[in-house]
Amino acid sequence: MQNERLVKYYRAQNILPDDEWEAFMNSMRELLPTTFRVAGSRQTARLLNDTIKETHAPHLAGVVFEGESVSPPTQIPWYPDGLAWQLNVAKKVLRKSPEFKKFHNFLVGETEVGNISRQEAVSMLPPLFLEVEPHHRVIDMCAAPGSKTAQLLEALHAQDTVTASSFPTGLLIANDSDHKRTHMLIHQSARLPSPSLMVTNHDASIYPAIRVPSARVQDKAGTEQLLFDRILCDVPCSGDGTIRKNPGIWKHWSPMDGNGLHGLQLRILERAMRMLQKGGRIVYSTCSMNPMENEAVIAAALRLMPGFELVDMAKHLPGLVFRPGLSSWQPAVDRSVDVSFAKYGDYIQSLPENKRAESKMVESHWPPTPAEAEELRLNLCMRIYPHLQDTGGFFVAVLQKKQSAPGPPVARELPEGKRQADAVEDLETSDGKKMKLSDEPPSRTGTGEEEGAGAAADDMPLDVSAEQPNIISAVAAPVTPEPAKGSTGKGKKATKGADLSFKENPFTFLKADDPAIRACISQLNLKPDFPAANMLIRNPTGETVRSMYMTNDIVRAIVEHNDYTRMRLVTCGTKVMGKQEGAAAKREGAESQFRVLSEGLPVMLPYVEPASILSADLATLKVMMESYYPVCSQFQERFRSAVEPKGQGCYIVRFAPGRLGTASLTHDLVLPIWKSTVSVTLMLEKKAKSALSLRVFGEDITTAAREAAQKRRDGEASTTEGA
Ligand SMILES: C[S@@+](CC[C@H](N)C(=O)[O-])C[C@H]1O[C@@H](n2cnc3c(N)ncnc32)[C@H](O)[C@@H]1O
Repeated sequence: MQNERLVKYYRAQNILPDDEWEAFMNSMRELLPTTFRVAGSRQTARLLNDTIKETHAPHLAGVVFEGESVSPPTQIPWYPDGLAWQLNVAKKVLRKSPEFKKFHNFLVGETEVGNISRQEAVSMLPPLFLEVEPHHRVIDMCAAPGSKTAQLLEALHAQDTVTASSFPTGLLIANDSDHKRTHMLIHQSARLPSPSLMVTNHDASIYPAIRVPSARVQDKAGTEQLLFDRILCDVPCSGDGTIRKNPGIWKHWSPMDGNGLHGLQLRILERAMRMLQKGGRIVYSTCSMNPMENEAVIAAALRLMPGFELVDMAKHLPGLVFRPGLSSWQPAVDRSVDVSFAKYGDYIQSLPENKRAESKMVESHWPPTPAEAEELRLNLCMRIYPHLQDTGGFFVAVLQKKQSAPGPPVARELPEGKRQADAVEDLETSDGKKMKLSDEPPSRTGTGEEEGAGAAADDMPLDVSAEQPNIISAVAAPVTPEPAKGSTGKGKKATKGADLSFKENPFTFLKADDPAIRACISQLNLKPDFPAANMLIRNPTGETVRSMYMTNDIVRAIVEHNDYTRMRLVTCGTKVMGKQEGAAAKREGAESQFRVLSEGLPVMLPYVEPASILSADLATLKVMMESYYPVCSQFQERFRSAVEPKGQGCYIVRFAPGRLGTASLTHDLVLPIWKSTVSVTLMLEKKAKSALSLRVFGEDITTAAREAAQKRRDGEASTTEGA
């Protein structure tokens, strides 16, 4: 854990006063504590958090392991509502101390079902600074694997109850340039199903303009560019702030990593600034301590885009310890960190003339003058160092677009061949302030994450504005709106501007009178205000074959007014209904039917007529947990008489809070069941069933757990026999 270049470089940047240096270096060499966040919508999270606070934490206080006392988990002081925790315990203790082992099993189970998110403490900051509200239009530009996306979704869903999801009017687009990693986003977001979510796969620095219907008609199609209220730029970075978690960085660290990423980071931030609404907010963050990736990017962006300012967030999270942003720094122009130049001009002059054009260093790597740094208020950026509160290193800056910023985009006469979206871009750019950005393609050095960016940029149907030679900007292709269906499926010709290399299935909105929708409405007894027109399916033919997704109005409008291939839309909305293809339906030999999915139920529940929801108690839940297909006669009279006369199909059951021996249910629980001729199946995935059982019954009483235990016993018996 030594690297002379790293020490020399950061010493030269004056990131800390001399008397803190030793503590800083020592802390970088220590293992990072485990931190986690209680996830999910507010009400649900608070319930689980109370269990940790009132049951687990007190139980772990005073534990002694191998003669030494072990600290219980503690709440991270600055995280709102005490929903984040820190645990400084060696792995050995987690494995061997009976008290901690039990807590560890609890954490693992709840993490698997998405109620707990293992996340670095500092990584929880950017979404908190974004202050997302349910009506906001939000984009997370570099989102995968999605821990911050999950926090943003939670904020959008702040009004959810324990059993029912709200229908936020806002929007969250989670984007990543790496196609494989966008699937991590889908997995992550399944934990908080949302009709407001879209996942796209673009190079964020050339994110295309999205069209939405407008009351202030902007073009012939009656649309205008969607501008966002909140944007998160958690950009790809060299990641030296994660050195405690990734000690390999000690060996390979080089100042050139940060230098190489500066251009891409600036382009991503600049693109975000162009997509922001007046009064809107951008959070820019990296897990790097290098000013090239941090203040240098912010300074260049502020110079480039008038009408933005840094926001003072110092008092936003009481208890958070940080240092102000740097106002000056010293770029290293090669790996050795031996040579430095006070000004970009001096550096360029030092190069042979034929090498100047190839230089990877650009003017924006160099610091502004002291007066300009003060004017830009770079000190409002926030730097977090490992020794300050036992975390990783981190950088975060909050930018706001002033109400007085140039724009808004207005309709005007356009020269032949020039599209309206170009005009929007032009209006928002101050030609006088344009500066030279890096001409190089997105860097492929550093974390390796930016490789995806290069690939995306290569195959993007781009429009590069002629007036902006160094600034790549993506603009809207004129897409014909499809008011009736909004689908690009069902054998339609590709829309102009379509990206034919994009291979995801199209999105087809179902007609409100589609037979499948009508069947769902009648089976679940959905209310008249059920937004049937917002249900979509995904397959090449546009047939209702497998799953149905629910979206909110803004997501629907976007899908209807934009070519999904050009948007590179990977998924949107949330899966709510699925065709019943399991054993239960097959055994009946009957025609297949749709059922509400357990993960989609919170979204559907507000539309279900309460009278059609079956009531049950803990004893009923126990029977459903202990057997895969309990027959109706196994239930107590009240539930049996309600369920027995029902025909085959999907039903919803509300389990009321109560106690049964040592088991207790503290709040309403609503779950889907499948009723066959004689039996009932609880439609809950195996792991979710086990986690629920642990929470309610204090042990895993599910059939799967019993079978696994039996298998283990059989295995042990045959080993003994063999011996
Ligand atoms: C620091 S990680 C983001 C972590 C994420 N925000 C989270 O909290 O889970 C950076 C991400 O940026 C993606 N990326 C790299 N270059 C990109 C680009 N040009 N456009 C969009 N995403 C990019 C990488 O694939 C990577 O997933």
